[in-house]
Amino acid sequence: MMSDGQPRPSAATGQIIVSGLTKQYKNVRAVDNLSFTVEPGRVTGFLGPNGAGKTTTLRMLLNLVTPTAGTATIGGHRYADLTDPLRTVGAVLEASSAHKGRTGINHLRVICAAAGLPKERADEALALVGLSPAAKRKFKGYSLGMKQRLGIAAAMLGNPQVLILDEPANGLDPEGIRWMRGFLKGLAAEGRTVLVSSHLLSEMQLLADDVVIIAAGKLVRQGPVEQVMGSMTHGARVRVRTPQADELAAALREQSATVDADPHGALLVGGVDAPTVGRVALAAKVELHELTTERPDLEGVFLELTAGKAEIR
Ligand SMILES: Nc1ncnc2c1ncn2[C@@H]1O[C@H](COP(=O)(O)OP(=O)(O)OP(=O)(O)O)[C@@H](O)[C@H]1O
Repeated sequence: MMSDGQPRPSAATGQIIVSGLTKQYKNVRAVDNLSFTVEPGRVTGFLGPNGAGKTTTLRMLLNLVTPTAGTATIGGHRYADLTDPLRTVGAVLEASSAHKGRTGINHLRVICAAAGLPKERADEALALVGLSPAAKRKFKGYSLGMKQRLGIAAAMLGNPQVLILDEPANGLDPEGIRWMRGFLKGLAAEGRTVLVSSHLLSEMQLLADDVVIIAAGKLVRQGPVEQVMGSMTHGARVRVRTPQADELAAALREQSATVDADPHGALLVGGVDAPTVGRVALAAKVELHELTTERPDLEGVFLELTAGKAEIR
């Protein structure tokens, strides 16, 4: 509790609060009065087209760039004021770089020594990311995926409550992406705060619980993935296959539904839900061969929400 009697999140809760955050470079307002929160125990996808201001925001959060205005706090504290930053926040901002001739394990041991962490943490962190078999191989022989894992191992050395990753899926093959997804979901399930930036919306749909969408430095939308998708103007459509397409289309249009034909002969019905389509079909004695609800994917949501704001700056 603070002296004014208001409860205040401790660093251990790991809630991230970005408030009125702004960064003005000479000619570019990279981040523009941005406010959002990131909750512990969830994976939050930080989404935006190229140049939207994601990296600048994350760098301000980690005290690597000084904001022009506004604040960013982790568990109620600015990064610069954290008493033990490595044990509070782990960050992976770009693919890990390390001394080429150094082995993976030695790279981590050097960081442990510099940070005052016990050297056993190097072995533990390497095991955590599945790199133990390559512990004694030199960094220059690591694949991009192995370098990404080593970067994550380095971020995990202090066993932090909060993990922040900038475009971690960049350059990974499908197996690497699958591994990353499972790993980050596992950290969130342990109650940690996981903030991941990406422009790969399809990936975020599989990974994120919440999304924060920005474009041109400004907040476009934030909320649970499902809710953001549900807020789409075009909503879900129902896909129907029937040998009596004309009859069903006529019956549905009487219910004010919109009906389009897809190239494969199915009907795409908007404005009514699947049970309604089923009831209308039954009443019209129309035989159904397929009845599926098609949800808009995040890619479509994203394009719609950021349209016109994603100009190259
Ligand atoms: N140091 C800098 N000086 C001037 N402009 C900058 C600087 N850093 C970033 N910018 C500009 O700020 C804007 C936001 O850049 P930022 O890298 O934060 O976006 P991003 O969302 O991370 O994009 P990307 O996905 O392409 O990395 C861009 O227009 C960029 O050119």
